[in-house]
Amino acid sequence: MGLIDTYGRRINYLRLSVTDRCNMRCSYCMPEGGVEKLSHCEVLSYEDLLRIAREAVSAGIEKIRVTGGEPLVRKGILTFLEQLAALDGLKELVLTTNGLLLKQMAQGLRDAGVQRLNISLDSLQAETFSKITRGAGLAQVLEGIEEAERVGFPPHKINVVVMRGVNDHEILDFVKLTLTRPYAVRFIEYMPTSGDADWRDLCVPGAEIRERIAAQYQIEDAPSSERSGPSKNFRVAGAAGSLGIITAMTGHFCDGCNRLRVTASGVAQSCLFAGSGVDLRPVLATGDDALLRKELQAIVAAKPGKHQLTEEGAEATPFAMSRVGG
Ligand SMILES: Nc1nc2c(ncn2[C@@H]2O[C@H](COP(=O)(O)OP(=O)(O)OP(=O)(O)O)[C@@H](O)[C@H]2O)c(=O)[nH]1
Ligand SMILES: C[S@@+](CC[C@H](N)C(=O)[O-])C[C@H]1O[C@@H](n2cnc3c(N)ncnc32)[C@H](O)[C@@H]1O
Ligand code: SF4
Ligand code: SF4
Repeated sequence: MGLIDTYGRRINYLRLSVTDRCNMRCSYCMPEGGVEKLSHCEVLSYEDLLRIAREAVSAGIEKIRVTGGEPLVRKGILTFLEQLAALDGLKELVLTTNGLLLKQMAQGLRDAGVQRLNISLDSLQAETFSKITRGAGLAQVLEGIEEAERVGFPPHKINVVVMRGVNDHEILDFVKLTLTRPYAVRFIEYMPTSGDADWRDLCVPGAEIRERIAAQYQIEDAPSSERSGPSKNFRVAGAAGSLGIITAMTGHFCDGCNRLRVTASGVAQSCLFAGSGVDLRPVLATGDDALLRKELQAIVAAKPGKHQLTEEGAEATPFAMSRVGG
């Protein structure tokens, strides 16, 4: 039967955030001083996260993306991933990371059963990278990417949040990277998270990104895989890798939305921009997992049709992407 919402969309993809903590401070994701951290008792135990994942899978979820904050900073993550990978009925276990800890953890992730990695990489220039991430080193991430390839992960998806005047001059450098490497580079429209008044200036519309690429290269459409997210894919003719654009703001991929989110503190959100969600802790405390499954089904049933942010006069409600998990 699966999870079907009131708009007839099949929800088969869970984004599970395991921590709000991070070893970077990306300017587009959190304020310079960081966001107020959840206390240890607010963060769900792995046991509870696993109960949620198990019930979600038995209700119809087929793919779980583990995210954060930075998922690799949480202690015990590899054992947890191994337990997730063993869930009966789960077809895909994938993870989104900033790559800083990949060099030492890639083999462990592969062994735990993670099938694919999405890696955030917003600049190929050390100075710009460090400016965006407020101090993280590009070389360390690049080494991590190499190591993950070496241990046998399929070609990574590379996420680039495009910001006008910050890194948009590198769009063609990322395109060039795909000519010889098999990566799927995805350009993401900047989303307003901090309530910044100038987000419209920073956001480079997906259509413009595509035009800039098409002005230099001959491009052709590329297929999306099953259960994949909102990326619209294409490639430079003859390139080893592919390109994608995630029109998180201007696009209309809400019509095909297939996802549910659960934050590290146990809040289930039916939409990235939902603002608030449903606290699963009371139902977890009952110990009744059938009830937990029913709660997840009810949350899916109440999923909104789309976000309203591009409508005239709409204002973004500030939220920390690192809490929701992207
Ligand atoms: N507006 C919107 N943005 C999303 C949604 N899901 C992911 N994103 C954004 O898409 C970007 C890439 O996210 P990833 O974590 O790599 O996941 P994905 O591209 O959705 O996942 P796959 O297709 O499974 O590879 C991030 O900026 C996310 O915040 C969504 O449902 N709505
Ligand atoms: C919140 S991060 C969590 C996982 C991991 N720390 C990472 O950066 O890959 C998940 C995704 O959200 C994206 N993201 C965060 N803030 C964003 C924003 N304001 N606009 C667009 N994408 C954003 C990041 O680039 C990343 O690809
Ligand atoms: S985008 Fe990822 S790496 Fe950057 S601050 Fe947010 S959670 Fe951390
Ligand atoms: S904005 Fe909400 S409805 Fe639209 S794709 Fe994202 S999660 Fe789905």
